[in-house]
Amino acid sequence: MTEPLRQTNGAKPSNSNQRRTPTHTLPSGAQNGLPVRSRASVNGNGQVDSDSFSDSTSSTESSPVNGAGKPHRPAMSRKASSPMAPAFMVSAPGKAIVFGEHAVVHGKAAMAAAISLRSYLHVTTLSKSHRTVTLNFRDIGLDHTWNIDALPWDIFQQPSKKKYYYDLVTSLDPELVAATQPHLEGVGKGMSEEIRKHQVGGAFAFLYLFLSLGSPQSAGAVYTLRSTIPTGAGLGSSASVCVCLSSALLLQIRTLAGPHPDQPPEEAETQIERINRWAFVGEMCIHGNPSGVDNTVAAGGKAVMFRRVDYNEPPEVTPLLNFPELPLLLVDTQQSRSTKTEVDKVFRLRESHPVVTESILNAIDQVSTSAQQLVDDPDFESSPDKSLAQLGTLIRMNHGCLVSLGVSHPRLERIRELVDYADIGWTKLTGAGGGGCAITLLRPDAKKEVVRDLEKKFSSEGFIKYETVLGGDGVGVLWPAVLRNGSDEEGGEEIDQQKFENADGPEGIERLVGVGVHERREGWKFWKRAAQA
Ligand SMILES: Nc1ncnc2c1ncn2[C@@H]1O[C@H](COP(=O)(O)OP(=O)(O)O)[C@@H](O)[C@H]1O
Ligand SMILES: C[C@@](O)(CCOP(=O)(O)O)CC(=O)O
Repeated sequence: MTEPLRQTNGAKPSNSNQRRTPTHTLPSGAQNGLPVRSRASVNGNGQVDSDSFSDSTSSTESSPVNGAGKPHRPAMSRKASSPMAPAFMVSAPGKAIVFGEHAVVHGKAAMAAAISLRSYLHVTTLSKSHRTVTLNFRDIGLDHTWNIDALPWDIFQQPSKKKYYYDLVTSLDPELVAATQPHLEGVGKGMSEEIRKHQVGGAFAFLYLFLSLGSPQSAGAVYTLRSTIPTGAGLGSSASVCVCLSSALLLQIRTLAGPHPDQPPEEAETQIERINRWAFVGEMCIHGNPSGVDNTVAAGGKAVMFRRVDYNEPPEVTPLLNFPELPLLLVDTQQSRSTKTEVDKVFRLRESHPVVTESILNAIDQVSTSAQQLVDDPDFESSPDKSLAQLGTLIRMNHGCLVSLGVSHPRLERIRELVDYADIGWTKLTGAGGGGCAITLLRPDAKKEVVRDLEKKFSSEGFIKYETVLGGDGVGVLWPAVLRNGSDEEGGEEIDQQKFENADGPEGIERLVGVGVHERREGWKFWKRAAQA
């Protein structure tokens, strides 16, 4: 009963039905093409509460929650059956931590911004007779199918365990974790340990979220993910994946309103918060002990100050409205590492050297808050050279602290050394370290030819430079998965699973889905954070 149906480890599945995009009917009254049936909730037996299920054609509905984040429960009529959902897509950005990584896990402040590299998740709903869910995570070679009816719904639906879409979940339930484990046994079999870990982490996050948010009546579906964010490079790839999973599952159970252009910011904020809460649960599955900064930025986008003092409460998130356009170089060591391992290292250091470690973490906190004051200062723009030099000094100091916490790596130090020799800016590692990426803030007077020479050196030593813009949009939705971009295809260009799978590399993905560094096509909609904290 606990055996998965099959595992193909990246090979195409044999059942072609599961690959075909079904013929869709868009709910007739859906607002902006998006689902508005936003009050579904599942009772302890996994049944949909009939009084809380509104009709998809009621396009005038607004947010399903009140200001306090609690669901309204008006009496609603219920339709006998709902049409099959169309294929749709969601997307979420990676992030760069500008200041405060690691310290943020220990309750200190961090500054982070969305990057323009993103993950994209395509969801195809299967017809009623297909009782399977397939996770097709192309980048990490995961292609696994579970029989929905064989999943451990009993325990996830127990009244004492059952969580609702609006709940704040701050820890994983050990019994629920244990119940998922037999269903992960077949994942990554025969793969190298490193690949297996990537696959099991992603599959675990998916299963825990699917079992928490879905029900035994959930429709079969194929979830295909591709990302332009390098995996495990400190750019929040896991959080971006978790935000995609969370938003797709919440959309499928019709508990999100919008996004639509005239959505009040407070209502958009409620949806972002809901997505973010469940993305955090996914992050806990992958990392064990995340601060939540990555998923917060992946969900809401832009640039924020983040602090989580009490893990039982939502974090303090302050949008940085005047976040400057920084001249940054983002360079990947190509040295793989795991966030969990690096985070554990700092916990161990804190145990063995509590006083010194605490003072380093406090120093990082001071660096982050000083940086916040600097970018909030109205004079930042008026004397950019001075401001950038001050910010640069803080970057150098932050990196020094991270080195003393033991989370740098010789390859990261090599990047710093090359930049220092060229004397063109200030460098720090970004993310968990131990490999992954470094950011360099370029001096305003850095000569173009010197930067070009440096980039050549990077490439000759096996480093990769990424082009990215900081501070872009958070989670977005393309519902249905059709781009209205003036193509010849009637009604727009449909992105089906096959096209998505076959897109050639990051450029091919961005070209196909129309969201990325260079272009934006009609159809995608984004929840926009409220301007004030
Ligand atoms: N493109 C992807 N597709 C599927 N899962 C991914 C992808 N990128 C990352 N992940 C998941 O996230 C994990 C990496 O997380 P982590 O070590 O924190 O790296 P990062 O710093 O990039 O977030 C992987 O092991 C995998 O489970
Ligand atoms: C080290 C840390 O502060 C950031 C980790 O970022 P990433 O997983 O390397 O992208 C951990 C966290 O905030 O949960």
